[in-house]
Amino acid sequence: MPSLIDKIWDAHVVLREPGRPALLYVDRHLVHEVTSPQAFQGLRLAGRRVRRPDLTFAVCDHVVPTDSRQRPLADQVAETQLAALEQNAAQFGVTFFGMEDPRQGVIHVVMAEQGVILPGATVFCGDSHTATHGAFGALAFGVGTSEVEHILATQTLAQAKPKSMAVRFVGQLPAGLSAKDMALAFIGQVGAAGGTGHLVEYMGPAVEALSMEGRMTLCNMSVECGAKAGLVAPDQTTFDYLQGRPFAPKGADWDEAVACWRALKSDADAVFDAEVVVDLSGLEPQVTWGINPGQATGLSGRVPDPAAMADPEQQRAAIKALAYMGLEPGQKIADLAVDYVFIGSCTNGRIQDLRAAAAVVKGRKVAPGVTALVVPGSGLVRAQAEAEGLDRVFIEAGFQWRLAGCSMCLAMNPDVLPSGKRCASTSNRNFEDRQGRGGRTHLCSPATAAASAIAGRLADARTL
Ligand SMILES: CC(C)[C@H](C(=O)O)[C@@H](O)C(=O)O
Ligand code: SF4
Repeated sequence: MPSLIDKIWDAHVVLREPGRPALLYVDRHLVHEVTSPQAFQGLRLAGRRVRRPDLTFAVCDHVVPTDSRQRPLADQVAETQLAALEQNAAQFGVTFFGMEDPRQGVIHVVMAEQGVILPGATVFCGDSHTATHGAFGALAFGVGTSEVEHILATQTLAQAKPKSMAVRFVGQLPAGLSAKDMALAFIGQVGAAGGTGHLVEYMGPAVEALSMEGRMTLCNMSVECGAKAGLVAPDQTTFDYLQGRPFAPKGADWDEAVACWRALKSDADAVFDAEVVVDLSGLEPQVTWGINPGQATGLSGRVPDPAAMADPEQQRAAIKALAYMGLEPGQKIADLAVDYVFIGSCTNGRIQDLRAAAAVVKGRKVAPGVTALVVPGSGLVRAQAEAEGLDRVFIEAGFQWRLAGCSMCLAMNPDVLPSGKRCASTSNRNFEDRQGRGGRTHLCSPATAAASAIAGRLADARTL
C-alpha cells in the first residue's frame, strides 16, 4: 500500500506530535555559498557546532566565474560569499569542494557524481533544485536559510508531509528527444503551478529507460511545476551508477545497501493524491516561448495567440510573456533567431548532455553573431569531456569552453545574458531577468540548444 514517498518519509520521522509538522532525520545536507552564510553565522552566535559535519557537504558554484579562477573575485559580494563558505567549512569541519578543487562544480552535479546521494536517503539543501537528487530514489528538496541553520544545528528538519503525485509517462520517447523534452512536456501539460505542494514520483517505461543523467534532468525540473520534489524508484541503473563512487558504500556495506534499496519502490496498490499521464508518442523537441516553464511547445509550433486563449489568467500571462520576450502571436518558433546559446547547469551540464550536444555540433560551425557557451557541470565532467575530445568539437565549432559553475543559468556571476538578447538555454528557469536583466530565455534540451547555435535560430537537431 505505501508509495516510495511514504516509505522514505516514514523511515525518517524521528518525532511526531499532534498538530505539528513531523521532525525528519536528515541523511545528507548540501551547502552552497548563497544560502548558508547567515545560517553558519547563527550557529556561531549561539555557540553551536554543526551536529553532523560528516553528513554535511559544501561546494561553491553560483558566484564563481567560469573564465578564470583568480582571487579575489572581481565582484565584491561574490568574493565575500565565497570567502565566508571557505571559512565556515574550515571552522565547522564540513567536507568542502573549494573553487580550486578539481571536483568543484554545480552542487547538484557534484554531489551526485561523488556518490554522496543514496537511494532512500533524505537530502536537503538551501536550493530549490535539490529536487535533482530524487533521481536516486532519495527524498530531496530545497529549504530556506533558517532551515539550513536548523539542519546544521540538529540534523533534523521540521516538515509537514506534502501531498503525493504519480506522473506516468506512456508511449515511447521519439529518437533524438531526451529527458529535458519529457520534463518540458509534463510541465507544459500541467502548467507552472500544476504540481504545487506535491512530491512527485515519475514512472513508466520511458523513465526506467533513462540514464541516471536523464533521471536527474527530469527530477531537477520538478520544482518548475511547483512540486517540492520528484523521485524515480532506484533500480539496476541507479546501482550501476553509484557503485565505486567515492562516498558510496563499499564491500559488504555495498551489498547490504543494495539489498535494502531493492525494496524501495511503490507498492502496486499505492495511493497518490494526484495522478497525471503524459503521452510521449509523437512528441517533438520542446522549447519554451514564455516566462515560466509551463509556457512550452514543440519546435514546429507557433507563438500562441493570447486572444485565442479561453482562460483569462492564461491569457494575461501570455500577453505579459510575449511583451517581455519580444514576440508576436503566430510567429513560427523555428524562425526565432538566437543571440546566445548556453549549454550547462544542474539540469543539463552532465557528461551525457555534453555528448548529446557535441554529436550535433561535430563538424559544424556556430552561426555568425551567436555567442555560444558550454559550461560543464563540474570539473570532473569537464575532464571527462576533454578525455573524449568533446572540448575540441565545441571549440572548433566556435563555442566557448568554460570552467564549471552555475554560469548563465542565473545572473549571479559574470556570465550574464545582455538585455534584449535571445538565448537558447539548457537551464531550468525562464523567469524574467533570470539570465540577466531583460534577457530572453528559451529553455530546451542540449541537442536543441546545440542545433540552435549552428542554425542561428531555434532549430530541431534531427533536421538540421
Ligand atoms: C540561489 C538559489 C537559492 C537558487 C535556488 O534555490 O534554486 C538558485 O540555485 C536557482 O536556481 O534559482
Ligand atoms: S545551475 Fe542554475 S538551477 Fe542549478 S543550482 Fe545553479 S543557479 Fe540553481
